Amino acid sequence: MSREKRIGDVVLDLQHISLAFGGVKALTDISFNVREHEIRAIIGPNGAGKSSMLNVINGVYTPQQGSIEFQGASFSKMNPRRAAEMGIARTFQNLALFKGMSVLDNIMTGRNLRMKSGILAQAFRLGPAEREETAHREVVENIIDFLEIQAFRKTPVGRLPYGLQKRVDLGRALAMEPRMLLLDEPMAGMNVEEKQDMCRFILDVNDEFGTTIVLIEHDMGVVMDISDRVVVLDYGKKIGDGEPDHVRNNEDVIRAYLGVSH
Ligand SMILES: Nc1ncnc2c1ncn2[C@@H]1O[C@H](COP(=O)(O)OP(=O)(O)OP(=O)(O)O)[C@@H](O)[C@H]1O
Repeated sequence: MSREKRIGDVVLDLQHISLAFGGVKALTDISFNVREHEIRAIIGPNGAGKSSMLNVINGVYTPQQGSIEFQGASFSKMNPRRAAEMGIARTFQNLALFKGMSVLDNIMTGRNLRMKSGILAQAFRLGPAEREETAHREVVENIIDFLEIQAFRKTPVGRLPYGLQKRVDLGRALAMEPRMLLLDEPMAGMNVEEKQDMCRFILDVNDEFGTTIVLIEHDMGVVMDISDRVVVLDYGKKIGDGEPDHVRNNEDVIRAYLGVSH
């Protein structure tokens, strides 16, 4: 089946979002939507408002104006816990991993929200807690296989090269079995080979699990290759929105990127 046919209805709809920090307008009247199974990119020069937009989607920031609709439910504000419960997971620009803990344990932290038994029962591995732990372990082991990091299961994350740490961070987010995955510069700081690997994993997550993906990326080439649609921000305003070819030829977008090394 072609990509076009798999893409479904709108799952996330942002309308007239404005966000300011004191006098700094981070986002001004931004509207766009995300369709089910889509890979949707948010691009723009430094300080354009990309991270702020992601933080609005998962409820870290509350916009002063605008509305958010996720799977038909409308919010004037989200909060991170509710976003996670509704199936929105994210990775971070600066990795949010426990460097001294193993790959396996780090990915296991992504299961927290789904664990029913209390922390004490888990600690002592009592009855149902033990069965639950086994089930969660199975999900995590599958993710480790999927991301091809079996060889590092027991390695403390801090000892891995940066590209692999980013992959573990993706694994932690996948462990939530999210409907929507927000990726904040998943390829930043990577070499060419690591970028290619990460692109492949993003496409595989999208294809095999059907996960909807919203990603921020600086590397225009990467974005144009893997995205279904792209939103372009500049100085907190939306200056372009559409399929990669359409956006690439948009004069405002070309102007915003001229002289900027990306
Ligand atoms: N917590 C905050 N407090 C004050 N100002 C902020 C905060 N977060 C972001 N801003 C400001 O909002 C604007 C947009 O920043 P944001 O980080 O969203 O841009 P970005 O496109 O993600 O940039 P980059 O590509 O550099 O990460 C900037 O002017 C920034 O300084």
